Amino acid sequence: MKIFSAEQLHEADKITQEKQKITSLELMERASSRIFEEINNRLNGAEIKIKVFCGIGNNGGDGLVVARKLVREGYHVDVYVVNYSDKRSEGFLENYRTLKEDTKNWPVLLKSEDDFPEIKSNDFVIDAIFGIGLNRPLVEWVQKLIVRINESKAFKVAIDMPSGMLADEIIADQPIVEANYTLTFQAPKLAFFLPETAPFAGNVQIIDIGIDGQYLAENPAKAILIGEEQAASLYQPRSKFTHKGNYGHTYMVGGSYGMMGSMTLSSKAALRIGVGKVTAVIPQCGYDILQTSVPEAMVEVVPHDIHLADMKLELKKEDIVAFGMGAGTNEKSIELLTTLLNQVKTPMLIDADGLNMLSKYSELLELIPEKSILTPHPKELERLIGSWKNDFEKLDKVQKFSDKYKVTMVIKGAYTMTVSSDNIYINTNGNPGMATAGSGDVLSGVIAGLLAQGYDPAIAAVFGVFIHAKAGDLVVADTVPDALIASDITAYLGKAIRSLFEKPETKA
Ligand SMILES: NC(=O)C1=CN([C@@H]2O[C@H](COP(=O)(O)OP(=O)(O)OC[C@H]3O[C@@H](n4cnc5c(N)ncnc54)[C@H](OP(=O)(O)O)[C@@H]3O)[C@@H](O)[C@H]2O)[C@@H](O)CC1
Ligand SMILES: [K+]
Repeated sequence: MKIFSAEQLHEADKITQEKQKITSLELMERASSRIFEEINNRLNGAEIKIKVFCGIGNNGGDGLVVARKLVREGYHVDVYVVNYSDKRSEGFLENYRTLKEDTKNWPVLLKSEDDFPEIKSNDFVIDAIFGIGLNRPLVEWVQKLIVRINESKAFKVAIDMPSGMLADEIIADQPIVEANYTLTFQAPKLAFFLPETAPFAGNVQIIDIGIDGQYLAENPAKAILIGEEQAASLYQPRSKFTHKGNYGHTYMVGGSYGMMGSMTLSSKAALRIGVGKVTAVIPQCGYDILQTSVPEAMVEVVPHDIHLADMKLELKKEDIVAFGMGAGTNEKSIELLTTLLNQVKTPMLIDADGLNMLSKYSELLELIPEKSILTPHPKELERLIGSWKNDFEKLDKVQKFSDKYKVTMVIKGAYTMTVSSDNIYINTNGNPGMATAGSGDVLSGVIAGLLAQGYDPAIAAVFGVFIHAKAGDLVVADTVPDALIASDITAYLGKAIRSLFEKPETKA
């Protein structure tokens, strides 16, 4: 599913009106009716006090339409107009008039802190103060209103966006409504998925309001949400008349004394995702460990007992190299990375200590084969690209880095993002149980295994991230997040792929 910018959504709004020959008011009525239906279905006639806070733009107009419909349905509704400016939109003015005429419900005008109503914890708040039009810092009293709404602990539903949040940037130190639910029009917004802003949106539900399909299909997205359907379309099934040579060979290079688990986990995950052959390239101390715990893998040892050291690998031109899992940053290991970067022409996967080596010796960055995949966690990312002011700046810096070095970046987090030049792919599955040692090693194995099977690198990253997270979700469905360990994820990789093609059970 595509994520559009606020600017694009404003444009889509206009094009829809032109093409469908409807007025802005009619589109607002259609959109807000859907919001009303959702809220009415949830409340189901409950004897609850509803407080609707409306701005004076079109988001406020939506709030007024919803309020009118709730009053007509017999709910107890108080409407407050947050009078932050004199520039009222037509949609606001018209619906303000209709609300008063049709329902005799007179909104209360809020102009300063003195006008704030008491908000009780058992009130139901609808936030229609600002939507995608917010573009600058809020005046102080409106900030205080948002703080008051949040402090009330009332249940809060935001229309389109929680007020105070911007779709495509962040205003520092500005309060944002902490919504329990956000009912958002047509397409999710980027801010719903970034760590700093995502918690304010609560549960996000997308409301289809019939925005022009051609616009949505043809315009480039700011980012793309990866769901089951897309993931299923990326999967490359095996055909019958093939042998292990058709599924690639991946060299997993890493490990050091005390860190050999990283290599067993990543090697096993590569095999489990279907690669034809795995060779683990490790220090000598890991020989028995690897041969015993992953008998399906071949092992080559480097000329050192406890850490990596320089050597020449006999690689075929299509072989894939994944480097860094549990490697440590010993100087000798860096020599091996340098040799490999000079030797390998296929896209590599570089993880963990491999990334730390690249940060320490930035001249190595120029040697990374095109289309390689880098999989940093937040600290490794910071070492690579420097610090960032906020999440939007982080994404921007990652895109520039990806462009400059022609690499795909997998930014790990609650919503892992894969950035490949102009494209951002957002993964929303997975669970907090996966924040556990070795989970990243499994991901490296999965992505390297897919790369070796011929997946395009960006797709190997996007599909790998999805399947890894899906496997984690299936593990947790059988247990609790706390109990998940990394090897469970590997064990569930097959089920995760199968789940993409299982039809939901239909009731007889
Ligand atoms: N997309 C769609 O298809 C549909 C969208 N719809 C709805 O329209 C909403 C967008 O409406 P909107 O453009 O009127 O903006 P909104 O958020 O109400 O803000 C109002 C105005 O406030 C201003 N302003 C900005 N910052 C400010 C500040 N700090 N302090 C003071 N003023 C500030 C700024 O105007 P400016 O002063 O910059 O000219 C802005 O225009 C959208 O979220 C959805 O709910 C649906 O009805 C139908 C289909
Ligand atoms: K809002």
